[in-house]
Amino acid sequence: MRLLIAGGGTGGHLFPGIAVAEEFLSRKKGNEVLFVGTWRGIEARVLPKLGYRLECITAAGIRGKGSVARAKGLAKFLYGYAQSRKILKEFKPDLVLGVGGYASAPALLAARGMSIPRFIHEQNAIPGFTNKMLATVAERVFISLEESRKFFPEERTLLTGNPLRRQILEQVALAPQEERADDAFHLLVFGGSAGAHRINLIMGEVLPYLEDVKERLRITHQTGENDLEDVTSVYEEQGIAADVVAFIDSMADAYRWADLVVCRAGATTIAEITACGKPCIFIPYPHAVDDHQRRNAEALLKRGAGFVIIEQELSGEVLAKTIRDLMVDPARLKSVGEAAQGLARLDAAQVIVDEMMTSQRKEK
Ligand SMILES: CC(=O)N[C@H]1[C@@H](OP(=O)(O)OP(=O)(O)OC[C@H]2O[C@@H](n3ccc(=O)[nH]c3=O)[C@H](O)[C@@H]2O)O[C@H](CO)[C@@H](O)[C@@H]1O
Repeated sequence: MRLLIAGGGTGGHLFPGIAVAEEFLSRKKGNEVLFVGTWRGIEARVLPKLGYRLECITAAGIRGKGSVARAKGLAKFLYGYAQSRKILKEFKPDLVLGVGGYASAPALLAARGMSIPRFIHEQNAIPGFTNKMLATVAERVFISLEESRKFFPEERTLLTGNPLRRQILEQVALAPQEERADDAFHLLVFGGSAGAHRINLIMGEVLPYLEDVKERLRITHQTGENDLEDVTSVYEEQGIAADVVAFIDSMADAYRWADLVVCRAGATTIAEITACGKPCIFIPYPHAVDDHQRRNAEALLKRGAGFVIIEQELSGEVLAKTIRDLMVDPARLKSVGEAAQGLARLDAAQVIVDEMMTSQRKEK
């Protein structure tokens, strides 16, 4: 069988798609997957390294901006639609899955025009414009969180959770890490798939407040492409042991290594943090559509499964105090990690592949 996965742009959209691809390929030798995305999306950097086939199309948003930008967006959309039809004709997929992001719209609409079974997956509690629109042409809408059900047609919507990549599931299956022989405290700082400038800046203000515990601290800090050099210098100046990188390829290893995580509250990040049972201080991105990151994080906070500092209340001192309090309270870290793990859903990719294959058989 052949599955086409369309969309991406950010890791939060792409990585659940990779998780579904892994599951689909594991079902039967000879199964094939093709991704459709854009050159400027994260997919163009990540997928070739993993050995997946990717076709790039032209795609852009057509909502909200001025009339000239909208007209340009529409022209790009129509071009992307034509490109998608050509790709569908050549690859002849049995199934098409949209994972959100601009490229999913032309591909899903082209699949509809050619009567190919099509599906979408929504990662967030509040769906983006593309998925709300595509829900009208999708046979099934897979959702990660109950909260988003109300935005989609009831009879076609199925709660599956957010699919997790093999590397994460394998880390979940490992025995718990043995107690560390030394007194080191491992802090993982990352800002979602592109890094987060505000988190990069704030760590420079946090470090002076942690001067007296710096011998214990080991930090891995993912910055994104832009701030790598500046952040590296900050740690060097403060004399704190840190591994500063633009992007982490193996997030599973990074989660396993960490005693505590500081990060944004994107939907896929949250799915991974809960699966790995990691205590986490979330700093939600305040400009996400409808403030959905704050809602994501607060859902965990309410259940004692994470800590939240909103940006209006964020300062070096506040974040340093939260980290320091947790460094000396392993029991609290453990209980918050366990509460997070209690919220995890691990079978999303399996359920999605099962559902897509069942729908496809019914169609035949
Ligand atoms: C600013 C913004 O609007 N962000 C959105 C975007 O975030 P973003 O793309 O940051 O997505 P998430 O935080 O949900 O997921 C990040 C993903 O990138 C991976 N990762 C991250 C860093 C790294 O170095 N290596 C790596 O592999 C993580 O393991 C995770 O799989 O899409 C998410 C899912 O639609 C939304 O919930 C977020 O609100």
